[in-house]
Amino acid sequence: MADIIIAYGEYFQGRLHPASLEILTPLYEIAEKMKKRLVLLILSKDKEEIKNSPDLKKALCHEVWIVESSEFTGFKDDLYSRVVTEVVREKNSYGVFFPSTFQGLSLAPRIAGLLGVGLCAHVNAFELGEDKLLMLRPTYGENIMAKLYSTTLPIMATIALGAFPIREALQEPEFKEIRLSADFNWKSKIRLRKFISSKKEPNRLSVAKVVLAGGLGLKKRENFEKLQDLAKHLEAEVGVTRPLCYAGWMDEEHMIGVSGVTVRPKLYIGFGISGAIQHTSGMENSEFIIAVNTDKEAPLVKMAHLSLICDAGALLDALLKRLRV
Ligand SMILES: Cc1cc2nc3c(=O)[nH]c(=O)nc-3n(C[C@H](O)[C@H](O)[C@H](O)COP(=O)(O)OP(=O)(O)OC[C@H]3O[C@@H](n4cnc5c(N)ncnc54)[C@H](O)[C@@H]3O)c2cc1C
Repeated sequence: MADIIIAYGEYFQGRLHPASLEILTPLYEIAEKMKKRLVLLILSKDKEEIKNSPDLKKALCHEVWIVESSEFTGFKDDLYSRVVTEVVREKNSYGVFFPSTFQGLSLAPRIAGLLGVGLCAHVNAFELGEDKLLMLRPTYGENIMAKLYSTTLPIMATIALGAFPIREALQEPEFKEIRLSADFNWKSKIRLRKFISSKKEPNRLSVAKVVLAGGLGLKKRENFEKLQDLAKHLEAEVGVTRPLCYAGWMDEEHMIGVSGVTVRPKLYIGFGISGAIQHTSGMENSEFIIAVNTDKEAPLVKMAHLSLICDAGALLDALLKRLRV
């Protein structure tokens, strides 16, 4: 019987991507209800590093499985997908789930192809029916939530970034080393000649405690730069609405909403954001919401805990002036 649920843990350059822990939150509940074991699967060149990771000692899963190989330097998607497929087949898994990180999005379709099963993308909620696991995701122009179920096993899905909060386990998971069969083909077609680290800061928007978000009401790029400046002072992360991504002011990884990242910070401040449903669905669980808008009828103003009816650019000037004194 397929009694294992596998969550893929993205471990890259000595760091576990926090989204790997986010996806454990719903999966653990599902595993407990279905009396299955939730496993976090990690591919690493150093198993001791994994065993000693403080984040993993608190991971909300029953077991952490480590496949160790010196081949796991850089990211070789052909090899990684064959390794995960081998583990999934060998262990007769009920489900395999991936965070929507760069590795997860690359591996999930490859593995679904190798296994010949369906894949549900960008899931942001689950429901456990009588005999089915339902996966919810926005569809039809992000206007409705579709409930999907898989007709093939293992069930496979990628889970939206930030859709679930990280929860810590009460007890340490069991760490196990998984060895592949002796005839496993470790060859990759990818030759890593040189690794150049991205200069971009890692995207921590989904786990940020304070989020400053900018919308079209900022009017000028110069005002958006002031918002970025204020974020540095407050150690906050910056998010945006879709029009700002389209204007090229920020990359799409920082778009908050149904087509982007879900945030749930302690404090969210929206500067010049109307509060369209496609945006608010990605921030409505923020603990304290402040809206800065010239229109007191704007939906975000109505949903906010505190609203400042004023020009967003002028407020940014005033705040920065105060912080610099
Ligand atoms: C399929 C689909 C998916 C989408 N997905 C997303 C998504 O994931 N995320 C997302 O954000 N959007 C998404 N959108 C777009 C979304 O519908 C809205 O168009 C978008 O969120 C609006 O962005 P905005 O609030 O910046 O702009 P607007 O709606 O134009 O709002 C600008 C606001 O600024 C205020 N304002 C004007 N001047 C000032 C000033 N001087 N100072 C302060 N405030 C001022 C205005 O009163 C207004 O409320 C999606 C749309 C579709 C169709």
